[in-house]
Amino acid sequence: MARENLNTYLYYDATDGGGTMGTWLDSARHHFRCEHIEPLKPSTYCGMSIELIQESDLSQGVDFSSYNAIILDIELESTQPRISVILRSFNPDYSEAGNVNTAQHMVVTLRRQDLDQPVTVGFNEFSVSEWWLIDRDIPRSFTLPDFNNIVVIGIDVRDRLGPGPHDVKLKRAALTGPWVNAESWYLGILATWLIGLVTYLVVRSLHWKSRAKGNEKKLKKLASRHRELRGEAQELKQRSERDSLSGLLNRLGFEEAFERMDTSLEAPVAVILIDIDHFKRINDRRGHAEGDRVIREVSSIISRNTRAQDILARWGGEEFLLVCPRTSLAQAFQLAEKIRHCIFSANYFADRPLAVSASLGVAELKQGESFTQLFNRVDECLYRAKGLGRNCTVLESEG
Ligand SMILES: Nc1nc2c(ncn2[C@@H]2O[C@H](COP(=O)(O)OP(=O)(O)OP(=O)(O)O)[C@@H](O)[C@H]2O)c(=O)[nH]1
Repeated sequence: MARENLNTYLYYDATDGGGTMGTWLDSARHHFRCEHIEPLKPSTYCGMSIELIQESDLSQGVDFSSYNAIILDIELESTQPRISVILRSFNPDYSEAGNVNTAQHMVVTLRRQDLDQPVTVGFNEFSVSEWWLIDRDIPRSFTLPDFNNIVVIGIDVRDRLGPGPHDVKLKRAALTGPWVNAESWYLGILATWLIGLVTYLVVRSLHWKSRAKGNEKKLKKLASRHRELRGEAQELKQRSERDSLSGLLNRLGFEEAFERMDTSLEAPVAVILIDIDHFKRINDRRGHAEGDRVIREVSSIISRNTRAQDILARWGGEEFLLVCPRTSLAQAFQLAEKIRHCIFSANYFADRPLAVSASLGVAELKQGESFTQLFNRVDECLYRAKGLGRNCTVLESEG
């Protein structure tokens, strides 16, 4: 404690009827002597007190509570085996202002050999003096040492003083303690824990955010893949229902389209079966590729003569089937003839003309009739058209 001009005083029992006398050897250096000068009288106490009070107010001492020990460098020239170090704490709950004897009396006993070098005395080694508790009739709640407001530090050579002078010099007293006090330490731990928790939560929430983002991306990717696949499936379905050479419906596509049609609502439903005449010859004379081209040409001629609600399919190699809803036999016949005329009058081979004609059969769907029954009938008409010399149309009623 780097404190100058502290109030120091000696106490000894000669002032109280005892035989012990205390004298200063050098009060500025806290150096004093105790002697039992009247052996017939008892020797009960002799020591030095240093007041740590501020502005002469006994109730205002020094707070030792943020330290945990005091380092004492005491020079002892004495035959006494022990000395006592005393701390007194003022607390208005049990102390009277201005009366140092009412401050809590805490004591620790040090052996002579402990004092060969500076000694560190932990505050937990101090205990409250029994005599003080009894004298002051202190309640149990105040019997523990209290270091909040130390007003006096003292050294006592204790009672039953042996002969000869007993010299004591307090060379140094210093408080020592942890780098941080317990309260700050726990606050630090709590703050670290809270920072850790907040950091953890922030990191977790960022992690979940990025995961959610990743999931969102994956979901978008999946949705776009789903769209692609749906498109591909649609394309495949279309391809499976279409003839690759002519682009018209194939048999599968025709069957699905015909099934979708409500024939009773669409009645009368007429059917025209078209077959290119002597197509083998075209192939033979002009080659297969040219034959293909003729199939495409004929397909587009028939297409151009149909309505959106009609169903047109390439039924076989050079055979086409056309279903016309809400079309009477007479109308279908007219249409068939028109198609036949268009096929026949088209110019397929500019350089070396070759006549291309077609035979057609026309029939009407009867109530309750299956498609196969209808087809057999229209096929029969076509067969008859072929028999009649080709390049003509046969209407079913004609037979
Ligand atoms: N170039 C080409 N030829 C085909 C295709 N499909 C079928 N053919 C040919 O068409 C010909 C059909 O011959 P046929 O069934 O005897 O009939 P046709 O020669 O037209 O005689 P009729 O029907 O009796 O007038 C066969 O030679 C087939 O090889 C095709 O996609 N392209």
